[in-house]
Amino acid sequence: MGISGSQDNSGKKPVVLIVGGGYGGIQCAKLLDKTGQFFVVLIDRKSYFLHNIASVRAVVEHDFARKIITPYDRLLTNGCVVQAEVISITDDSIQVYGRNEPIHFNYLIIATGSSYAFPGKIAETDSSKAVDLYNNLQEKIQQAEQILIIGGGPVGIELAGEIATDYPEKDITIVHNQMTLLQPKAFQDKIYVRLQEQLERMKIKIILNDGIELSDDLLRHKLNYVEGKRTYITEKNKINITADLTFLCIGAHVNNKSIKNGPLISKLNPQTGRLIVNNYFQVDGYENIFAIGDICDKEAKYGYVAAAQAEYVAKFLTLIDKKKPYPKEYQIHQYPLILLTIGRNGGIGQIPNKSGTIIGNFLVKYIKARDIFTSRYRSFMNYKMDSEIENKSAYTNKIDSIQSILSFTEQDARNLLAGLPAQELASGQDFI
Ligand SMILES: Cc1cc2nc3c(=O)[nH]c(=O)nc-3n(C[C@H](O)[C@H](O)[C@H](O)COP(=O)(O)OP(=O)(O)OC[C@H]3O[C@@H](n4cnc5c(N)ncnc54)[C@H](O)[C@@H]3O)c2cc1C
Repeated sequence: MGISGSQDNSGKKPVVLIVGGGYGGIQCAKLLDKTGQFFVVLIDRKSYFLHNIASVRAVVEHDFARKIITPYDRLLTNGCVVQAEVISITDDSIQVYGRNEPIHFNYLIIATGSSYAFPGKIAETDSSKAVDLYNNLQEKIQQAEQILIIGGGPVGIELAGEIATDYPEKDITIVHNQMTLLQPKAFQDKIYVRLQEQLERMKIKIILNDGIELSDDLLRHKLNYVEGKRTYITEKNKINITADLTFLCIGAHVNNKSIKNGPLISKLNPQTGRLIVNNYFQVDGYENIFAIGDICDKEAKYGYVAAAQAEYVAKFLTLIDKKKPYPKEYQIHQYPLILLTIGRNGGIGQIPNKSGTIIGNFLVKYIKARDIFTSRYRSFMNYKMDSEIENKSAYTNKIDSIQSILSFTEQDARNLLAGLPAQELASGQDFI
């Protein structure tokens, strides 16, 4: 069990335990730590924060993994970060692997998130081994001629886009069991058409409304990629696909094992496996136990949503701990947002305004595709980028809110588009 930061709570401040140092956990921990009102303990099984949103870049750019894997040790000033696997959670304490005594809390924030097949997320807990795994995969991609991506959601699309941008000669196929890429009807109709056109211009083959049978053999790799030449036959149209490398981009698995080992099991939604929370993110029936991000049964599952919920809970806790009245309930994001990178040069997106403005390569590159927010996350974790790619303006900006990194409001769009007529934005004009 590794510990970084202060272990001194002699001032007997209320202890806030945060389980899970993903997008929600680090945001909540940093904000609460800064108040000085609590003793914050962030627990994660990994020794580092994985900026997994940029993991797709780490499979094509050598050592990019070093930039998305950042130790937790500089995150907190007053509290501490503990590297340990939480194995069970009770009403007033948690139990970690390798330690007999429970760790007690006054407040608990469960932010255990979700797992995803490598390279989207990674199970490795040691940072240098994790970097090696990304670099090894990069070599395998270099050697592969034919690549199959099962699943045409955001992760499958972004992965295909990165590989096709850096290796235009590779034969890449996406198989997706829906009528359109992504989730049909979640966004404006035109995004699906433009997205598909953009990918096909890069010679990525797209097979829709068909699937690859997820055999036991494939599911053995459900948290990894599949190596070695294989031939697949699609389920409906019996299309033959040969691939040297196969990626499973078929969705996330909720990290709820530690919750199942205790009384909170009854608070899991049986359909989704996620914790049921009220509009303050309090777990059903509890005042001092919260759940945010991918583990909670509220809102869409995105990093920027986890961060918004974390920010809300941090504010909420500072108030209720001082016995102040409950604040206004959390407002769910009203309009959908998607920013899909298709390699380092651009992509497509829909910004969260009423008209669902579609944006294209220029803006997506400017906002996200250049480094997929990586320098800003390094800065958030109080680390610099490697010297050769140092971008002073990016990390000298003090960023205390992941919301400000990830969320993209209509006002941001207006600022960004200053110079373009604002009335066109409001009237639904797209910027492709
Ligand atoms: C490839 C990819 C690209 C994505 N792109 C975007 C994007 O562009 N924009 C966006 O907003 N979202 C994106 N997402 C979704 C986003 O990554 C998730 O919504 C986000 O990770 C959820 O954050 P979280 O804080 O809830 O949990 P997570 O980020 O999943 O973090 C959970 C943490 O809890 C730890 N943990 C879990 N269980 C335990 C335990 N028992 N003991 C100790 N520690 C534990 C884990 O190690 C992990 O660090 C993407 C996802 C993937 C896979």
